[in-house]
Amino acid sequence: MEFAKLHGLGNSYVYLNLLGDGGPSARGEGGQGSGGERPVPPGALDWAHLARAVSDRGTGIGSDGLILILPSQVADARMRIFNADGSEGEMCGNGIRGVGKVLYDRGLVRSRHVRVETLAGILALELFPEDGRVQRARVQMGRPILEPARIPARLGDGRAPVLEVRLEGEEAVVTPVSMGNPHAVLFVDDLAKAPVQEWGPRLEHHPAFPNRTNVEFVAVRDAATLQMRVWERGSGETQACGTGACAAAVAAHLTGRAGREVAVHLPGGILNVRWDDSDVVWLEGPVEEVCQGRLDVEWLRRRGLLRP
Ligand SMILES: N[C@@H](CCC[C@H](N)C(=O)O)C(=O)O
Repeated sequence: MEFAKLHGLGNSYVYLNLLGDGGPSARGEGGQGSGGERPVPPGALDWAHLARAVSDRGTGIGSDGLILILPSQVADARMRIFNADGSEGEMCGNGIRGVGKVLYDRGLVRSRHVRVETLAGILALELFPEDGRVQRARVQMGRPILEPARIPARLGDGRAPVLEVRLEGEEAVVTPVSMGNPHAVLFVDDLAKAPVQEWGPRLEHHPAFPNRTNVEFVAVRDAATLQMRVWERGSGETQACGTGACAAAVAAHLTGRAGREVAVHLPGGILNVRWDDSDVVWLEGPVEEVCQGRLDVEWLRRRGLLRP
């Protein structure tokens, strides 16, 4: 089974192309079963288990999760994203740009405008290639969801954008936002001192967030510049998070801290976010392919990843 590893600002995923008509294998770059083995049928794999195994930086490939590219009846492709702990996310702003790159670079789509089905709806991408390979992509992320019941967040009276969560004696003030997946945004003065490793997991698993949550720690540099560190649901602290950058931009504007267009500076680089007048959020940033390879069947067997 062929894989590719891509990242957007250091937020990395292992991609499997399950379209059945191409990907790394069909483009003469190794070929599924090119070693004479029979390809592993996708139905033989447990995706949550595989996500944990490939994400492991010691015994796997090393990534923040696993992304499947699947056929869609309603778009160019369907994306499923599994975090490093095997949980499935509804959306991934960095990962979806990688889906666009895989589709375009391998000639599986001809247009620079691609639509991808996700658990958060069908999202449109604009791809920016150079010499036939996508370097950057812009995603129309849709409208942010702010009603606590739909985030879901069991907080406040259902209207206030700023809510308080009790953390064993301490009080965290968060702005919950869903970009299809849940986020809790906290504003801090000094990002270097932000308790990402301590509060991140506690907020992720706090009963106020019944589906758990991603957590963003944000310092406002000026009305057009945010600095952010992120604790991702199911993956821990990562170098960047696309949906998280969008949630941070929405929360910053909602609370009067920033305008509608911001550059979000993350440990892995810069994402540009715009929340337009029609309530739609746009995310733009780089995407890069790291490598391609083939999952070893013995490795899959030894880890009990192949269903009989
Ligand atoms: N890194 C992603 C988000 C991946 C899913 C997230 N951890 C979740 O469980 O919601 C991004 O770039 O948006």
